[in-house]
Amino acid sequence: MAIIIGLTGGIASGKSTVSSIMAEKGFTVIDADKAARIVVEPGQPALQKIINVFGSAILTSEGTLDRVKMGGIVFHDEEKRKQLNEIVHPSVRKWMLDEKEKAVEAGKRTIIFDLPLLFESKLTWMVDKSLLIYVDPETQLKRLMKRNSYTEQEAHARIRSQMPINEKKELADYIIDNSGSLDETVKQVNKWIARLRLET
Ligand SMILES: CC(C)(COP(=O)(O)OP(=O)(O)OC[C@H]1O[C@@H](n2cnc3c(N)ncnc32)[C@H](O)[C@@H]1O)[C@@H](O)C(=O)NCCC(=O)NCCS
Ligand SMILES: Nc1ncnc2c1ncn2[C@@H]1O[C@H](COP(=O)(O)OP(=O)(O)OP(=O)(O)O)[C@@H](O)[C@H]1O
Repeated sequence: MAIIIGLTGGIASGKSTVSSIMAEKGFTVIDADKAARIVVEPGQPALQKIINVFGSAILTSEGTLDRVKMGGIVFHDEEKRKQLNEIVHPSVRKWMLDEKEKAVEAGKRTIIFDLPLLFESKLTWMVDKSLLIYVDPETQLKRLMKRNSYTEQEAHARIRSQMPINEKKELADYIIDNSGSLDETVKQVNKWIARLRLET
């Protein structure tokens, strides 16, 4: 039997940073953000549904989804965000569960689902345990603005579209605090792996 860990957190909390450390340590990581890109590639049914709802102006000149334009819409309009989620999320879940099957068949024992919206989308049924990558809200805002060159307003719009990270703390089975240095985070990851080995 494989154990599935749902790695989650807020935007720019450090999920990719932690999941790449875990991948280096040999864990299989299945990434929902990656899935959300694959399932809207040209020719995929989800892209056609997006065009039906948002119009073909949502495409780039190459016919791919214009992510900047889409972000500009859905992070400022909850109704539009829900419409996009309803189109994309079922395909994301299917892609992730298919990847999990492949990993299980290949004999993988611990599989990490990198799922930013684990709690918002009530997806805890997909995982055995949840691991929150926490960052204090002030650091989250700073890192997001720096990484994406967003204004404070743009960064706030994205953060506001998610459950507050302090609320996620109440829901998670395990927490890694990534507010400090990368070294401190690596130490916590190592401790967490040791704990998981004892528990499973
Ligand atoms: C709106 C889109 C096109 C913007 O693309 P962009 O390249 O700028 O961002 P990217 O996909 O890399 O997402 C970055 C982060 O934004 C946050 N985020 C993305 N989508 C959402 C959403 N619907 N609700 C809340 N937060 C979101 C997550 O923390 C994610 O890690 C894209 O995020 C998207 O298609 N979102 C809908 C699918 C989705 O929910 N993806 C998240 C995981 S399933
Ligand atoms: N401990 C740390 N110290 C300093 N910077 C960090 C630390 N952890 C992550 N970062 C930086 O913060 C930013 C966000 O990290 P990362 O991309 O891993 O977050 P994420 O949760 O995967 O983001 P998203 O929700 O957008 O997918 C990146 O620019 C990363 O390099």
